[in-house]
Amino acid sequence: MPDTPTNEPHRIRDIRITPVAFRDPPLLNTVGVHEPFALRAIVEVTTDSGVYGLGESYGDAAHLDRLRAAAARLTGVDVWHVQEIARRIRDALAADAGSGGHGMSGMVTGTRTADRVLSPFEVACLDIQGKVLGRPVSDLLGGAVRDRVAYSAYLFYKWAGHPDAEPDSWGAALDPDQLVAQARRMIDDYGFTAIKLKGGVFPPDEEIAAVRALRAAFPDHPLRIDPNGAWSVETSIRVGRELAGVIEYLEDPTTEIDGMARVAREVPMPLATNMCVVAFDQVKPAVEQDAVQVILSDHHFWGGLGRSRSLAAICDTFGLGLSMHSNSHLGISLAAMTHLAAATPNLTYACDTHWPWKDPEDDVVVPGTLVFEKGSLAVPTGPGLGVELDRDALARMHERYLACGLRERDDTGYYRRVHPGFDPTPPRW
Ligand SMILES: O=C([O-])C(=O)C[C@H](O)[C@@H](O)C(=O)[O-]
Ligand SMILES: [Mg+2]
Repeated sequence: MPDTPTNEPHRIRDIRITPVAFRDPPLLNTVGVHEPFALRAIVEVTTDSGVYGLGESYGDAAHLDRLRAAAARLTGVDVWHVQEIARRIRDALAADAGSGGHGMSGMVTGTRTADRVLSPFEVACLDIQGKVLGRPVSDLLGGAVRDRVAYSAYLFYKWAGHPDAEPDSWGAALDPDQLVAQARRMIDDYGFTAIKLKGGVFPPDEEIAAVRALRAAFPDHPLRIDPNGAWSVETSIRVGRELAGVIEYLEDPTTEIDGMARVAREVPMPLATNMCVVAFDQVKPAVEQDAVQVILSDHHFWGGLGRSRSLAAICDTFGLGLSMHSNSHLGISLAAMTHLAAATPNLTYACDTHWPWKDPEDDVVVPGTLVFEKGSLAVPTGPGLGVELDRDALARMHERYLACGLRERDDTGYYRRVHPGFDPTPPRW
């Protein structure tokens, strides 16, 4: 507990932003393949009362520049004044055209720059607020309505290993049998009770066969497929009809609200998105056209945990389902996702996580708090996010960032080294 009384301001004294890199397997998606390292930015906010709070965000160079520009404006602000933090960030970015640094390798570009930048600072301030009050972040968000948060087994087609490297322990997943084996290992190791397949990699009939193989192998696991907008409207309708009764939702089969609306009218299952509705001003046109029935929230681009709760309220109001999106991430993000999901009653789908794809020893938080059992995580009960920064690991992973040479996520450029001339422009089928 800090010396400063809880009812006094706890003002930001210092912000440290550290880019880190961690090993990532060659996971395939519709724009290419993951490079050997994933990049993240670790944000550490310290107050004049000596309390520190943590946030985590994308590690692309353009985003890092924006985080630093924002951080320079935040000294002296009370950590309870997130609106003032948001205002200063908007000011800091006023002249920024917003290009680059989306952290999504071009798959999602419509997110709002100011919201992406605000997110890790807001999470760090909530971490501090929780530490000052001695309460978990879920309590600051209205209180946990569940004590465990379910995540899904996030399957990827993948190469056996990175080019010129030994195969990794997961091996190749390029056909239905290999995907089923991948699912079996992930479910054996983590206990997941729902499955998501990253599609948009092979022609749709091959991916339909993979979904059917997964359904046969795991008859009780809700299934989803997400081709990240790789299909035309016509292909999406065909695939949607073929997978009637097999999947719980179809995620971003095609791009844009108009395209999704045309698909939604013709397929039996809900359509979900983390591509065509990624900011508040996109909700109204999507609702008017009934283009999507499930929105995947993601506090990294919706502006933090508070604004993600606003999104949840909007979904509730308009009868939309709510799920949760992920990118390659570390433990600070996982803790924040878990508090948010715990405190969001209508988040009823198992959340996405890339967690199983990173090496267990690669993290910046002290191990022990985030341990999967039966596919779910216990909501941390310690003050704030409930995770502690491992400073040795942070230093090690920063060294790796410096050494790895990557400065932005470029799945397409990496894939083209093996397949020159690859064109990811949708629709691919
Ligand atoms: O649900 C999604 O769209 C994602 O998870 C996007 C990610 O960037 C995913 O495609 C990946 O990691 O390759
Ligand atoms: Mg998606």
